[in-house]
Amino acid sequence: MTDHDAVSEQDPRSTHHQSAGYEIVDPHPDPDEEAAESALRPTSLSEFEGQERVSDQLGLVLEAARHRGTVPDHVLLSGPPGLGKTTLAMIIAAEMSAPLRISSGPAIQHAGDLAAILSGLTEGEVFFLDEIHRMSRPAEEMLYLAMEDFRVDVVVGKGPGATAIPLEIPRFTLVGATTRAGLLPGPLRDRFGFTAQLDFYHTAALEHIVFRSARLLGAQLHAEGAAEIARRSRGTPRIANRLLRRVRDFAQVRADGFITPAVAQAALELYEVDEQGLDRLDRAVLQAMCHRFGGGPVGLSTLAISVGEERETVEEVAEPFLVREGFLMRTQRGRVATAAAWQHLGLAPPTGVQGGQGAPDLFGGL
Ligand SMILES: Nc1ncnc2c1ncn2[C@@H]1O[C@H](COP(=O)(O)OP(=O)(O)OP(=O)(O)O)[C@@H](O)[C@H]1O
Repeated sequence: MTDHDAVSEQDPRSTHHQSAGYEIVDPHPDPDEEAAESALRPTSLSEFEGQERVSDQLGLVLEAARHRGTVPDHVLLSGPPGLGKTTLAMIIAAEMSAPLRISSGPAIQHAGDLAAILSGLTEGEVFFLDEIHRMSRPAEEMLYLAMEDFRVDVVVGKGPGATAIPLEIPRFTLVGATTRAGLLPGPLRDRFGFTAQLDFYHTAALEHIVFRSARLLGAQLHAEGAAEIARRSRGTPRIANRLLRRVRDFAQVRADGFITPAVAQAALELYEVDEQGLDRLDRAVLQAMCHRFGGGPVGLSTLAISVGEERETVEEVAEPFLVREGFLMRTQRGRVATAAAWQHLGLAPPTGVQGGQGAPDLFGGL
């Protein structure tokens, strides 16, 4: 990054998911690995792998703004954790040679918190607001005006004598990030000029990411070793980089430093990540479903207790992946193991059990 100055208001990452211990395939950030992560972040759109459509469209928005000498439209990025939303916000600032300010929805509980940040911005600054769906309602209303008119109304006094004093703020670009686009109120969504939904990455893009990271880490990596890591990364760059770092440890301590397919396999076996990217928790969920509950339906809380994990960890870490890979279905009556789940555990599915790879999620809200 060039003349790029990132100011963090408060650590925007929520860590409640880590409460039950270190999960190597948890897509949420681990606060201890922030330094390792930031060393691997691409700093320009040309280095940003995958998400070609988003990258192309965003590139155009930024180039047009540069041509016109204006600040780019506000950008909303949505998608699961670890897919590159923070990275893209940093890239937008770098590509515009603009400073970057970082904050998060949970850190902005009062409109005054937001007014303080907005009035301190400089012309053209990029303001990255992570977890934007968790901002308080009064702050959200202040943000509408700021996004549209580059103005905030500061309320002075209380009760009937209170007056709103309009305060001009510099033109800025808001980059909002959310894992739950559906939770954003329509009026807020409508104020973004560019909205992008990030998808899980294909294995080929993850292989490129693993290669690039290996180069930056100075790790020697065989092409098949990269493929092995990419295949088990759940479509998520954060997990790909984390697995790479663990495999590199293994290669240095238990082998000659070179990450061959055999070294990658042995390391991932040690960390209990199987060929399809399932880890200890994923398998515990499937085992509980099939061994204890006859394949379901079973409620989320019961399932969480039976694997000794927090409900949130099962719901936000294990379940989205198991549903996406067709091992689990969410139905109105509870979670149900598919035929693929039984087969993955080496068991014959009971008669009548359906589903497998690509099985539908029948009840997303459960
Ligand atoms: N397209 C990409 N190319 C290369 N590396 C990437 C890409 N996307 C993400 N990464 C890497 O993955 C890690 C996680 O990315 P990032 O922090 O941007 O995710 P995020 O979507 O903001 O996650 P969260 O919502 O949890 O904050 C970073 O270390 C980054 O280097």
